[in-house]
Amino acid sequence: MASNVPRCSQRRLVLSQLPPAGADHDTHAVPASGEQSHGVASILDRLDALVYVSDMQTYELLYLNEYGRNVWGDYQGKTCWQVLQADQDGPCRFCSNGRLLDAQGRPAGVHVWEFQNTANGHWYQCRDQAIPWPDGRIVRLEIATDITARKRIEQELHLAVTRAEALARTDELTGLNNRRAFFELGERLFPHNRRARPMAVIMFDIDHFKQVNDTYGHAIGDQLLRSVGEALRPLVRPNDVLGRLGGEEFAVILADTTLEQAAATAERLRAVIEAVQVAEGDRTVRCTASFGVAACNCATCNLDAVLSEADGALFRAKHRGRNRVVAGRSA
Ligand SMILES: Nc1nc2c(ncn2[C@@H]2O[C@H](COP(=O)(O)OP(=O)(O)OP(=O)(O)O)[C@@H](O)[C@H]2O)c(=O)[nH]1
Repeated sequence: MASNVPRCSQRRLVLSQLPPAGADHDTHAVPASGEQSHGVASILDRLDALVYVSDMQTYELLYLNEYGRNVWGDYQGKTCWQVLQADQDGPCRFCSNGRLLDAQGRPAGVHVWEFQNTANGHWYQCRDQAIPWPDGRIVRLEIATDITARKRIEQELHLAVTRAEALARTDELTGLNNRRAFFELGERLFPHNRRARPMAVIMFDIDHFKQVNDTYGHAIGDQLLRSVGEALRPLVRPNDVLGRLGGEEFAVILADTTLEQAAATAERLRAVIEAVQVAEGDRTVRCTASFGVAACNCATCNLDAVLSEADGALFRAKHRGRNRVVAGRSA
């Protein structure tokens, strides 16, 4: 970047040039005594934090404390992006210089941010500000502390919370949405007060499941439910909501789907469930399911009303002999 400021290598930081606190950039700093400058150097070099100063136009590093020199190496005659970051062939895309000055080009206060260093992968909390330099320039000062350990704990905590939330919404046996997640997602999907669009619900229930448990045992019953869940998952679209409502009862909410389309989907689900097999010794355990389908096409109808209609249709499917699809009304 072009600059009319002389190269900083000609005027690398001399600690006695550090501007006194509160110095205005239009005034000249009062040079510190040799003893004072040694003291300041000592303090800066003993800090458990990176401290650096760079030219805001040329990006040249004017000062790097001992912490910085130990981690990033020699800085003399180099830019901040060459020393402090990896694989940069120019000023960093994430450089905060633009935030350090106000519209009039005056120091705008301290900008605090967190950043993962591209050279060593550590996380830092950076406190950046523009400060006046004794020669009248405004330069960038950054003080950065390593927060990698805290960041790791935060990330682990975030992961644990995400996992716990997912578990609280997942049916343990089948991995499908549990009842709570099904209703939460369903309420979001339903077109309350929104543009009317067709929505359909399929409710289904494994037939004579008590007999399966009684004949083959609860563990085989569980395995059959797991296998049904696995077989169903690929059949629903990403926007649909498939869940196990409890026991051997399942439901799917189908977005943008008419009653006829939902009935056809239910027929596909029925055939897939009929084909599920679980081996028990030399026997093969199979099951069928009964389906009730309902749909709505208005902005005011709600999930409960359509589920109740689908439940009525499911009841009729059971009574008409099971292993079949019965379509209810389209509201
Ligand atoms: N293995 C297993 N069985 C379950 C689970 N949840 C519920 N059940 C059983 O599912 C059976 C449901 O029986 P019913 O409600 O009488 O229904 P059904 O025998 O399927 O008969 P229809 O629905 O009328 O065809 C009961 O025996 C429950 O104990 C589960 O998670 N695992």
